[in-house]
Amino acid sequence: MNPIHQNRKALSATEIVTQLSKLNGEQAQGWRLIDGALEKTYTFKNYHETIGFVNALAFIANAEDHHPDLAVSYSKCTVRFNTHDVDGISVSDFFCASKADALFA
Ligand SMILES: C[C@H](O)[C@H](O)[C@H]1CNC2=NC(N)=NC(=O)C2=N1
Repeated sequence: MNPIHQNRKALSATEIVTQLSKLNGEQAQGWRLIDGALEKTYTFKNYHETIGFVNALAFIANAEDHHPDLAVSYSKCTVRFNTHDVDGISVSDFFCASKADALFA
């Protein structure tokens, strides 16, 4: 197995609730579990800023080999992470979600 994928064990419902409350801490909020994925919508001032975020997140996602589904409009980007390999949520999803928050900060 590629070592980058070793964190991709499915988390239990209890573990997901715990990790979600850590993710939605003092620094950032807005992550929810929707239809089996971690989801958050970011809002920007304009298209230029939205696409800047998308490009930066895509770069990080590719480096982590963990790619979010993205829905992009003029001033919003909805990000969805899940782990295909385990058909669920793993720590890789939480790790990449926190990286997305760091970009937005
Ligand atoms: C073969 C390839 O490395 C895997 O399919 C990777 C690619 N990107 C991925 N992205 C996400 N979000 N979940 C995965 O399980 C995943 N798996």
